This record gives sequence, C-alpha cells and structure tokens, in this order.
Amino acid sequence: MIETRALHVAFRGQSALHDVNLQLGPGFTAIIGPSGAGKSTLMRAINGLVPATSGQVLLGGEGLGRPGSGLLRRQQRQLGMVFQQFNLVRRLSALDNVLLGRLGAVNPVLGALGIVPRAERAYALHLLERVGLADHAWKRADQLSGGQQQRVGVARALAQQPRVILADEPISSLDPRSASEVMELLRDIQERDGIAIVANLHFLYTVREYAARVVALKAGQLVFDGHPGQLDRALVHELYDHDPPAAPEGSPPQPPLNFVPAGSRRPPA
Ligand SMILES: Nc1ncnc2c1ncn2[C@@H]1O[C@H](COP(=O)(O)OP(=O)(O)OP(=O)(O)O)[C@@H](O)[C@H]1O
Repeated sequence: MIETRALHVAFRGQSALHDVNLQLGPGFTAIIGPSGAGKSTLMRAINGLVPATSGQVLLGGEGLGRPGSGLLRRQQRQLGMVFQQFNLVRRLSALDNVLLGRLGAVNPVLGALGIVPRAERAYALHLLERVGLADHAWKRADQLSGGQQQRVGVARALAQQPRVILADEPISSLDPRSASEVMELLRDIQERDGIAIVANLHFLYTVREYAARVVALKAGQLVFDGHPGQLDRALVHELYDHDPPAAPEGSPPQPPLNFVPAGSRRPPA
C-alpha cells in the first residue's frame, strides 16, 4: 500500500535518505537504525511532510500529490501520525484533540465555528473509550500524564480512519509501563482493525515483541529488511557500530538476540 521508489531526500545538499526502495503492506513494521539514520525523514517523506529530492512515494499505486494539493490532503488522511512528543494542543480537552483528527470529515464552515455534529462527538468519545480514557475526555491535554497524552494521540490518529498509522518514536518519552500500554494498543489496532502500523523504535526488545517485520536504515540507506528473528548480534552490532541501546530501567529483561518472540507469529507483510 505504501511504496518508495529510489527515494532520495536531501537537506541543503546533505543526503538524509539514499535510493530507498521499500514496500510497506499490512501488519506491524518496525523501522530501526542509529540516531540520524533517516528514520523520521522516511516517515515524513511518506506522508508528504518533506518532499522527495528525487524518486517517488506512492500510496495505493498513486504518487503523492504536490504540497498544498487536495490530492495530498486526501492521501494524508489515510496516514495517521503519532509523534514522540504527542503534538496535542495542550489547552484543549482530550476530546477536542481527538476531534481535530475528524477535521477532514466535518463541514469546514461548521468546524471553523466550533460546531461539531453530535455524531462526531460521540465517535470521538467512543475512540477515547477505546484507548481507555473515556473518564478523561473533558480534561485538558496538559493535565494528562505522558502515557495518557500518547493514547489521546493514538485516538486522534484513529479518528482519521486511516489505513496506516505512522508512529515516530511513539514510546521514546514514556516510562516502561506507559510504553507497553501504548505498544499493546498499537498491536490491538493492527490486529482488530487491520490498520497497518509502521513504527520507529529504539529498543530491540520492543521490536521483537511487537513487529512482524523490521526495516533497518543506516546513514540513509536501507540495510536490512526481514523478520525480527533474523536480527542477530553481528547485524545489530554493524547497524549501531556497538551494542544495541540498553532497555530503560524497569523494562522486561532483554531476550537473547536470536530470540523469536510469540508476538511475531505472522510472516513479514
Ligand atoms: N529539517 C531538516 N533540516 C536539515 N537536516 C535535517 C532535517 N531533518 C533531518 N535532517 C538530517 O537528516 C538526517 C536524518 O535525520 P532523521 O531525523 O531522519 O534521523 P533519525 O534516524 O530519525 O534519527 P533519531 O533516531 O535521532 O531521531 C540527520 O543528519 C539530520 O540531521
């Protein structure tokens, strides 16, 4: 459903992605790689937030529309985004933040007047219930914990009724317990709703627990695409130029590198 063809992105002449050819289908895909490898740039190029310097991004076989075009806006609606820093409007309630994900569905004149149809409000409440936050719907976003804010972020992405959720380091700012709640939620969304998840992840034990496919980038190049069980110690060492990032304190013990978790039941998408 997502395809990149010879995708090259450069910032002021400096390449961030080189010649990336990738197809991302349904399922749970983790993107890994050291800092600066191009993981966020790949996500931002997929949803048209940064333009391709050369090459192409296709969604469902169709090239991304030009910046500002109606086509790109329609394509972006298929791609829900979840961010490391949540990107909520802090002074708005959890419910209003979720409703922001419905802007594309609400009549723009009514939306501009702050008039939200009852059915839209009920749908947003239903999504907050789905992420376990029905009781917090009226609280301001900045009064919620980090884990709760990220779950609002996931509900806002769901509000778009996307085909794919692109999660850019969704758990990097969270404590281990909130992180696993968010990862379980993403897994549930992928399994029950059939929404593909593409997540940039830093910790390999999380990759092994949740992803069915791993794509690794190094210095802007695709260097691995396969099953998490294939990530052996040599490959990981080569990728990070040293041992992989340690799990945060309080996380479950890191399984051996050749461990194939029960969570990776599915073949790569
Ligand atoms: N808007 C930008 N302007 C200039 N350079 C950028 C911009 N965005 C990214 N870069 C550069 O592109 C390269 C890839 O950055 P990117 O953020 O995609 O890496 P990453 O793998 O997501 O890193 P991290 O894990 O640290 O977030 C880096 O050298 C970065 O400095």
